[in-house]
Amino acid sequence: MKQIVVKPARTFGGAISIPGSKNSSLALMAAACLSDEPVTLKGIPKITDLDVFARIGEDIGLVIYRDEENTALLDPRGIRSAIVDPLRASSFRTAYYFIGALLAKYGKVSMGYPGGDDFVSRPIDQHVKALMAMGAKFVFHTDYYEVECAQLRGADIYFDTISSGATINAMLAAARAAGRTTLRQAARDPEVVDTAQLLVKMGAKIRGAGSDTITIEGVRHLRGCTYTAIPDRLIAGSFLIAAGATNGIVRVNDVIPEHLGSCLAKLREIGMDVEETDYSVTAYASGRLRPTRVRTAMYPGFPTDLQQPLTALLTRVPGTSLIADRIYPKRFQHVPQLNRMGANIDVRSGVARIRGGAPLRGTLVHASDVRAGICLLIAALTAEGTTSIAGVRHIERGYENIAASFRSLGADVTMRDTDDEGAYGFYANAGS
Ligand SMILES: CC(=O)N[C@H]1[C@@H](OP(=O)(O)OP(=O)(O)OC[C@H]2O[C@@H](n3ccc(=O)[nH]c3=O)[C@H](O)[C@@H]2O)O[C@H](CO)[C@@H](O)[C@@H]1O
Ligand SMILES: C=C(OP(=O)(O)O)C(=O)O
Repeated sequence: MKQIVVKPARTFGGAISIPGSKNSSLALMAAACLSDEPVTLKGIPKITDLDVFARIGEDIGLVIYRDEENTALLDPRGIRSAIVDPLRASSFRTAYYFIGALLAKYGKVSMGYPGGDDFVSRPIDQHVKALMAMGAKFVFHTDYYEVECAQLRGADIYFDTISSGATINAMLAAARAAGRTTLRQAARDPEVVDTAQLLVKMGAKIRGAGSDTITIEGVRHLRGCTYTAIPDRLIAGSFLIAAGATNGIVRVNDVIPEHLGSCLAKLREIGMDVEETDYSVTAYASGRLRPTRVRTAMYPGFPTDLQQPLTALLTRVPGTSLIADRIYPKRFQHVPQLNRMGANIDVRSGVARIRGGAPLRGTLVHASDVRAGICLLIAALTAEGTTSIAGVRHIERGYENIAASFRSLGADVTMRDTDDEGAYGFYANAGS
């Protein structure tokens, strides 16, 4: 069992280059399956979610070569089956992209239910609705479901709620469907735009990605190309938040500052100094920080994936801050763990009330999901004494070389292997 061991950061800061986005890479790899020729993707991070994707790919005949430079060559010409192992599918979130990517070509896909971070309720009804509108038939079994459609056809789809996953999945399915598909109340996330841009480079006809209405004219063939994933706005945001928590100065390089808009606005609002160039952002706190209110929303709103890291920063800010997560009202598993470290936070009806300023102390805590892990790591940098963070496998779903990247900014963070299952089990539940 791995643990991340964190000692207080006496000084924290420096410059760090941000890798390609996890959430984009997962969609881009799926999009590559739609091609009739090999596709080369650059900026694909070495994270466990992508390892699972690659294993599923191998199972179905997708050939993938990855190199040390984070380039992945995907050759979909050998795909011979669209039956995805249910266990593999349920060990991450986006196996459902294989439906959008394989249905047009293979007519039938068998798939396990999605995993990913567990915020209690993560429905896929909007994926089902969009694919059904295009002619797909679903049969749900206990551990897997089957989707069938001899010929997907374009449709006018009005999403009931804004979903980045459902928007991407529908776009994948529509790229080779017969006729025109219109997606209304579509997600505007950078990862949606990134996927559309790859598909367009492959020869798809897509207009409007980045707005709430996307139109796709289905085409019969898609070609190979070379494409680079956008930088990970969530990793970048986490490092900038860590700067605020530790009184450090951090510059994130190779980012698209526009993608971080709501995060940078919030950091400025609490009193941090934020400087932007075309490809970098520098953040630091030169004075006293102020408490704030945060309400998560779909892009361009404040991302749910950054509310947990921000909670760690707000425990350092004297006064009362409020965080409401409207996207995942139960995404607060990090709170009991922060309270174990001495924080004063209560959660009621999807709103965390953080009474900041109390000193934190290191202890053994458990990361229940990827961003909870980063939240605890940031908190640990500010705590007295040593913190051990269990649940590292969740963090590794989204962060490459997590300990080394924080070390490169001067933090004392190491990865330790322990087989102490008993202690792990006890502390995982304590305080919750
Ligand atoms: C791999 C990936 O890209 N993961 C991101 C993606 O997840 P994911 O794509 O799963 O999240 P969605 O954008 O679909 O979810 C947004 C909201 O829509 C709801 N919903 C979604 C689909 C559906 O069929 N029905 C429905 O009601 C969800 O419960 C949630 O409240 O966006 C989330 C919200 O920004 C992020 O936290 C995840 O990091
Ligand atoms: C929720 C996340 O990931 P996933 O959707 O893959 O579970 C995340 O990256 O914060």
